[in-house]
Amino acid sequence: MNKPSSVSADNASSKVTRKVSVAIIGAGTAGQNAFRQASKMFDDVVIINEGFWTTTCIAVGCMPSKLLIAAADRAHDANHSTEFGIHTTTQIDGKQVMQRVRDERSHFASYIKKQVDSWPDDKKIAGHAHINEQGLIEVNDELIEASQIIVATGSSPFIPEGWADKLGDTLLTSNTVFELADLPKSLAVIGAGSIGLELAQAFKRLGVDVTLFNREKRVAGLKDDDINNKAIDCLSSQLTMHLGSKINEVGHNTIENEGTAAFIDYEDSAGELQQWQGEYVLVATGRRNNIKQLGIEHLGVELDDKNRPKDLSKKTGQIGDLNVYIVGDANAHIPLLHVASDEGYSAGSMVCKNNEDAYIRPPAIPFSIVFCSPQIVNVGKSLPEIQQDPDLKYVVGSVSFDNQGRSRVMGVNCGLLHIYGCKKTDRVLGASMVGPDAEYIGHILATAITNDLSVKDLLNTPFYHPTILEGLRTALQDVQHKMEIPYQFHDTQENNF
Ligand SMILES: Cc1cc2nc3c(=O)[nH]c(=O)nc-3n(C[C@H](O)[C@H](O)[C@H](O)COP(=O)(O)OP(=O)(O)OC[C@H]3O[C@@H](n4cnc5c(N)ncnc54)[C@H](O)[C@@H]3O)c2cc1C
Ligand SMILES: NC(=O)c1ccc[n+]([C@@H]2O[C@H](COP(=O)([O-])OP(=O)(O)OC[C@H]3O[C@@H](n4cnc5c(N)ncnc54)[C@H](O)[C@@H]3O)[C@@H](O)[C@H]2O)c1
Repeated sequence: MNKPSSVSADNASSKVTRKVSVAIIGAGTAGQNAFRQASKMFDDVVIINEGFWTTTCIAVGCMPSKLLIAAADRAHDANHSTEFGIHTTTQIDGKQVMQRVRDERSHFASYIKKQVDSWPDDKKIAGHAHINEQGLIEVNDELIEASQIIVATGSSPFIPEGWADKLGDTLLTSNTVFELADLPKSLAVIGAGSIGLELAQAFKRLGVDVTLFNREKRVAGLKDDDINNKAIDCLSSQLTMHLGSKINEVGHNTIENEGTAAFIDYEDSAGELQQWQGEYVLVATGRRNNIKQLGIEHLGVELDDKNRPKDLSKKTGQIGDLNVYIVGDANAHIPLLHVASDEGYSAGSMVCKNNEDAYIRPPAIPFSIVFCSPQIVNVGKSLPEIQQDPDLKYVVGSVSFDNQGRSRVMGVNCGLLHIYGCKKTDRVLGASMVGPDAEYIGHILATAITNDLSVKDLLNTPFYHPTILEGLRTALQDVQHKMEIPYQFHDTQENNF
């Protein structure tokens, strides 16, 4: 196997403290999977990690956010039971809510810790890695020469320039918000992407006075205008949102006897100057891959203007024909947990000597879920992508969940699903949805696209009555009607509630 191209100038090699077959930088989900795979073949594998060894997902990502949402949903249900004739008085113990988030997080972290603890100490290095001009890895007082390098350094919250200083202790990010001892009284959330939406709604449901800002009139980056408008409609009944607003200034003031207050000066979507004041500002303006400062260019890797590696194999994370792999959030391709997991596994398999036999999972189709209520899901191709392809003749099958039987029974009847069907192939090209049970509907559509099932196949599958998933069937039938395909399915249950 050829070495990373720039490795091993003779004078540098003389100071090398270790020579290894594989070095993995970053021990999050991607890095840990890569380590497990590579260790099946090589004895001389090292994994280098800075900070916690429990993964972003467990420490500050997927899990604590979903734990907070779980508490928020309980509070919401309790506060909205009157329409069912159930009258309750809710008391939210903020300290207990935040403590449960951390306790459960520790529970998940303990599994990872057990695994990591079982790895030999000499294969784990705690420290910040940097790749020097010779392509050698500097970490603590070690200089490591690796035949193959897997970079799995993840991503970090992006904070617009100057905001950290201006907001001081009133600044929160997803890295710090779960450490709050108690629920704040008021909170501004900047950014209506997945992080901003999920956390803004959760804190609001837990009784915090929340205001959400986003520069576009869009939530969760939705690309289908009808779905975006519906999402705004469903969410705005529960959340104060300033979409299309421009933030001019952020800062904090110390008020005598009252402590510190944050402020945001902004121009609302009508161009009026406004000010928000409150306790904390949660900045959720995106994440950036941890790659720029790594010295990755010394391995012959080129980055584009968005710090994405050029020549990235989306299947294995390999960069061109270099012995360098960049996986998970670090490659800024699809910064989601299941993708980090698969990419780490694939790269770890590829570096093994028998990589011809390694099972490399095909890249997953695009699929994302935002766990706000109602949930937002995108699967497969987006509407603009389909519209830009002149060869694709498509129809949009639609169903509203505003009056859908089971959704109404459950009191969760706000939503819209669009399915983009291909006229030529009778296949689902993609879908976008806001609505109840979207996570399950999304999985069915992802299964259909991945396994090349036709709309007809899907409609030949039983849909139990009464379920929210019957809404999916209505949208599929709409696709079929619009395709004007001769086998048209006449459904006797069509108008059942
Ligand atoms: C609030 C939040 C909620 C999320 N919710 C979801 C969700 O519901 N579903 C979903 O699919 N995804 C979600 N994500 C995204 C998901 O968490 C990430 O895609 C995933 O954790 C990335 O894994 P990774 O292995 O690439 O990186 P990480 O797990 O971040 O691992 C990278 C590791 O590399 C280390 N490192 C970085 N630089 C160096 C260096 N120079 N030297 C040594 N070590 C270094 C880091 O300290 C870290 O330990 C969420 C993210 C956040 C922040
Ligand atoms: N459920 C999930 O799967 C889940 C949940 C959380 C995070 N994640 C992952 O984390 C990634 C990062 O999430 P995110 O929400 O931080 O980023 P994002 O890029 O999805 O959203 C950032 C939002 O902030 C807005 N914004 C940026 N700068 C702004 C400014 N100056 N003023 C006002 N608005 C501004 C953008 O317009 C955008 O809407 C996601 O892409 C996703 O991959 C996934």
